[in-house]
Amino acid sequence: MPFHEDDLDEAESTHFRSLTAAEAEGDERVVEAALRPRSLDEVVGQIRVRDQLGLVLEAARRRGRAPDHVLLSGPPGLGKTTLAMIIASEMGAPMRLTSGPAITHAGDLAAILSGMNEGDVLFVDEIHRMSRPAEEMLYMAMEDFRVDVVIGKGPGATAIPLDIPPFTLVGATTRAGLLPGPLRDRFGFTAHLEFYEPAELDLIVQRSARLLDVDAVADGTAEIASRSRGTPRIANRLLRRVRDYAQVRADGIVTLPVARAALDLYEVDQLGLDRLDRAVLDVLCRRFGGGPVGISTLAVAVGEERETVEEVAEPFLVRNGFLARTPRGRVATRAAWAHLGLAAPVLGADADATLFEE
Ligand SMILES: Nc1ncnc2c1ncn2[C@@H]1O[C@H](COP(=O)(O)OP(=O)(O)OP(=O)(O)O)[C@@H](O)[C@H]1O
Ligand SMILES: [Mg+2]
Repeated sequence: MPFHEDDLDEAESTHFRSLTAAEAEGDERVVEAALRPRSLDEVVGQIRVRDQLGLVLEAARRRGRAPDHVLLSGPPGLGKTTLAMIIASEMGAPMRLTSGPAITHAGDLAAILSGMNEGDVLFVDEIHRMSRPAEEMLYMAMEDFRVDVVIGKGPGATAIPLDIPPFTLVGATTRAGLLPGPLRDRFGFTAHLEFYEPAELDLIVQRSARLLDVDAVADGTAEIASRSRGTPRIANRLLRRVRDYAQVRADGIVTLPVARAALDLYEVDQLGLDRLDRAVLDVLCRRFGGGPVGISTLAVAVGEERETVEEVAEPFLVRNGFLARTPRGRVATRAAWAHLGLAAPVLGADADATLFEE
């Protein structure tokens, strides 16, 4: 199924559905869609990206043309899908939604592209997971707004060129490093989303609390923000879990003690490390003496997919100085040992230097 238009329709229409109803049904996706900022002005943080993107869109609007293709990269939950939807809505353009894994054949992509109208936004999520032939078709579509549709098989096959109206491709990836150079080069603007600062996450939690009608005091939202591992999606999720706790075990108000008690219960530690983050560090330190260890070995040891460890846990641990990538593998930093309450191994000055260097 090359199109996920259903998803889009649902995401759009649910915005107008009652949040409480969605909440009652426990539908996370619906709640997430409802909490999404709808315009660049509503986006919290990512100031540079917002500025740059705002300029790209404004310039395109003034020229009356579709904006350049945009690549959004960064760890999960930082706002890639949100920004893609905002690009379409700021341009007043319809958005088509698909994803790399959904495009298994070049024909799938040709079908999508041939149905596009001028100025449409095509959002390809997980663009790094597209098949090679589709990728090559996309190169031509991005650059020349043209694809070659191959009809028939074998020696009788003919390629029929097909013009596509100028459109804007918005690609999202958690792994910009996996994108082939020719694809990366065809994006006119690349935004790399960074983890959010606690103060920014606090604003996001406050905004979501308002939308969800949750009574929260300042140090309560700040506590949730500081434990959200730099990620808006996690901040919103933790807010809902703390809200549950406040309603069941307290008087419904999200205060500092309530937030602390709830987050302890859900095993989110003071620095926001969740169970997987801690498992990675734990295995690295206790089983492998701090490393270096290859990422695959590490993934097997914690019982997770390699991709999950690499795309979800690692960026956060590296960014926060718990994990370092070296040519020989991942190593635990002093901060990791300290966070686990373990004594870092005494290996002598030389070994220590290599073990702890970036
Ligand atoms: N800058 C922001 N300001 C406010 N809320 C945000 C922001 N970025 C993301 N969010 C919230 O976080 C949620 C997750 O964001 P989004 O779905 O855009 O992440 P993503 O980068 O596409 O993640 P994935 O890689 O898993 O697809 C959204 O529902 C939205 O409510
Ligand atoms: Mg997304």
